[in-house]
Amino acid sequence: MRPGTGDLVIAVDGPAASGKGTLAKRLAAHYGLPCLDTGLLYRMVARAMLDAGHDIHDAAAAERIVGSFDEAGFPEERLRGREIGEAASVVAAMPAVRAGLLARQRRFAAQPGGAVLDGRDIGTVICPEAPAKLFVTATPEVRAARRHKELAGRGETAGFDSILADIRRRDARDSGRSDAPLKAAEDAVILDTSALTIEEVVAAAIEIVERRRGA
Ligand SMILES: Nc1ncnc2c1ncn2[C@@H]1O[C@H](COP(=O)(O)OP(=O)(O)OP(=O)(O)O)[C@@H](O)[C@H]1O
Ligand SMILES: Nc1ccn([C@@H]2O[C@H](COP(=O)(O)O)[C@@H](O)[C@H]2O)c(=O)n1
Repeated sequence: MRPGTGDLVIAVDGPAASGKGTLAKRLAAHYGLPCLDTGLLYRMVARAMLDAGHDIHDAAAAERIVGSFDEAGFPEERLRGREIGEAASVVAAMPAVRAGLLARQRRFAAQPGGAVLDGRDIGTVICPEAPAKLFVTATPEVRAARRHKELAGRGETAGFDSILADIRRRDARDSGRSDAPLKAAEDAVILDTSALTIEEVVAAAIEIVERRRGA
């Protein structure tokens, strides 16, 4: 299923805690489009693996789970913890898991009018024809500081250094896998948000989308 001509599909990719989810939601609100955080799908597979007592590296079990899991069974608060992010990046490196999640992401992107999707491979694999692609990034230290603040706000105690180590490990796994690695599409605009507020990022992104729409 491919989006129709004239539909506004916005692909927002980037590494962990870069702010891509925040930006995707703001762009969706601005343009009145539905928004999909595709990381949640990988987190659901990881959650289902752990709930069922499987070793997170068991690719055969992950393939069975991705073929049968029900998105409705996973409230977001069970998906947002640090360990689930790590476990999600392990299952996300399995080609059968990626293949099993592909069609639902493409269906979402093909809604009439368009959609905003954020993840790691939206511009490269899920929606290679999206008219607007953003690759949101920031230094590992800035991302760790943002995540540290976010976790503290939720009452999760985690030291800055261990969050930074998590982020570096996840970046390495996501960028180094052979299937759909984390990388900017050739036609993506790279938005380094290290020194930008959320409002500045949103304004810059809208400017980029408008330029691309007019192109
Ligand atoms: N430009 C910014 N300046 C300061 N804080 C920001 C900025 N952008 C996002 N944040 C904050 O950083 C944290 C991480 O942002 P967000 O969840 O959007 O990142 P993400 O890339 O979607 O993360 P992940 O992929 O790991 O889920 C949030 O608490 C968010 O409010
Ligand atoms: N399109 C995507 C989205 C996510 N992943 C993997 O899931 C992990 C968790 O994602 P978050 O965005 O919720 O942090 C992430 O580390 C990736 O391994 C992916 O591969 N492709």
